[in-house]
Amino acid sequence: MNITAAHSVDRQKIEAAVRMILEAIGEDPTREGLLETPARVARMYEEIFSGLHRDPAETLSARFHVDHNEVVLVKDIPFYSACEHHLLPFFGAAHVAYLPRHGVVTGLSKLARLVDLVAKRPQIQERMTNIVADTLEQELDAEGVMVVIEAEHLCMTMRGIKKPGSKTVTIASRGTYEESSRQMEILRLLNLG
Ligand SMILES: Nc1nc2c(ncn2[C@@H]2O[C@H](COP(=O)(O)OP(=O)(O)OP(=O)(O)O)[C@@H](O)[C@H]2O)c(=O)[nH]1
Ligand SMILES: [Zn+2]
Repeated sequence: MNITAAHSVDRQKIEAAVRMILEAIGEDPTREGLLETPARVARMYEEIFSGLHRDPAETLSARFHVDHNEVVLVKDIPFYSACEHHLLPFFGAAHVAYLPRHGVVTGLSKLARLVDLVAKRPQIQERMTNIVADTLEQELDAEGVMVVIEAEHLCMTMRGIKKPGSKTVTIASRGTYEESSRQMEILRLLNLG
């Protein structure tokens, strides 16, 4: 993907499109309650898709050296994203684990920043899980990485098949966590094993 600062949301285009959608569903975009809606939606899209043209690696700015070569796991990181098929939210929790190489670790908050940035894109859950794992593996040169994401998809709950409460779990493992015995350690820590 071409990552440049020049990419920003075209608010005018979103506003025009929202007006068209309102008309298409039989609404009157000139009625008082809807007058500001296109501009609000444009500002909202700018916020919820703000991760689209940013490099996830930028979130892992902090690097420390510690005498620690055991797993680091930050679990229950809440996130909100949008499914690329329906543009409806999917949301839940991400659990991010890595095994440092030569004691190279990053700041704990940076793992949550990474999840946040990647979440703010239209996408599918599998890709989000993979991008978080690949970024950590590459940037920290970690021995192993395992990312588990649990989410509810509104496109499966409020419409379509309508299965409220159903959860989708995706896993991406790299390096040592490709071994099932190592994966089990993490799944046990998450009470999923
Ligand atoms: N693999 C995957 N599928 C997703 C994700 N988010 C939504 N989907 C699915 O994308 C599929 C799109 O299917 P389509 O048949 O093209 O669209 P649709 O007619 O709206 O499908 P239904 O949701 O079954 O009504 C659906 O099965 C969704 O459940 C995701 O993160 N990962
Ligand atoms: Zn969807």
